[in-house]
Amino acid sequence: MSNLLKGVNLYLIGMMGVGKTTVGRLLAQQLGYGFLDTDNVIVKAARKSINEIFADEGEAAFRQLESEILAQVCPYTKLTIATGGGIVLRRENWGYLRHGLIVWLDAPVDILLRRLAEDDTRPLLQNSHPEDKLRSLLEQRQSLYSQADIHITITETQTPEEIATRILKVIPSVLKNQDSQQQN
Ligand SMILES: Nc1ncnc2c1ncn2[C@@H]1O[C@H](COP(=O)(O)OP(=O)(O)O)[C@@H](O)[C@H]1O
Ligand SMILES: O=C(O)C1=C[C@@H](OP(=O)(O)O)[C@@H](O)[C@H](O)C1
Ligand SMILES: [Mg+2]
Repeated sequence: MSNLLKGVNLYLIGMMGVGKTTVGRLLAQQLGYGFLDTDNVIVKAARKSINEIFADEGEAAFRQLESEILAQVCPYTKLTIATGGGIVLRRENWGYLRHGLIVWLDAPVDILLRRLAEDDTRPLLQNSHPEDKLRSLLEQRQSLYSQADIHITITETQTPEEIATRILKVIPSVLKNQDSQQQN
């Protein structure tokens, strides 16, 4: 499979809690790729948590850091990159994402809510109506996520390993389509 990909990066996009970080790490292992998580890179560079960055500098500053990280990793190859859920919001980010294959992990809000119920590391959900917030974010972002090359619908019981295997299975057909489009 990594031969087929020829080093092309994989970018995982989708709502927070869907499993981008978890599945991305597994995919990288299976492909013999490096793994990066844009949130982790930001936390290391800023020496602050995502919550602290949002609180001290605001969401706009976080989005700026996110774009800068994406620009910096984009020239490298053989990477699986788990992005933050809001990476799709900035038009300039798509120019970077399009260098690789973009995989949308898509789960209904009730699954996301259950997975994030005990989690206090997502600043956008630190309010009394996380369900409403997730629904409005999904509504705002759905048409952007749908621009991905690969759409994977997540169900409650599928393990991260099973999801990684599903992604690896569909990659060849997407690459074939892209090759034939380039020839036309
Ligand atoms: N397929 C899965 N089944 C059950 N729990 C999962 C699955 N994928 C991720 N999780 C859990 O859901 C939470 C959010 O996962 P994470 O990978 O951080 O998502 P994201 O990076 O998309 O926000 C974590 O607690 C993780 O262990
Ligand atoms: O959806 C979002 O706007 C965000 C998602 C988070 O990453 P995950 O999608 O990995 O949770 C993180 O980047 C930040 O809290 C903002
Ligand atoms: Mg993540």
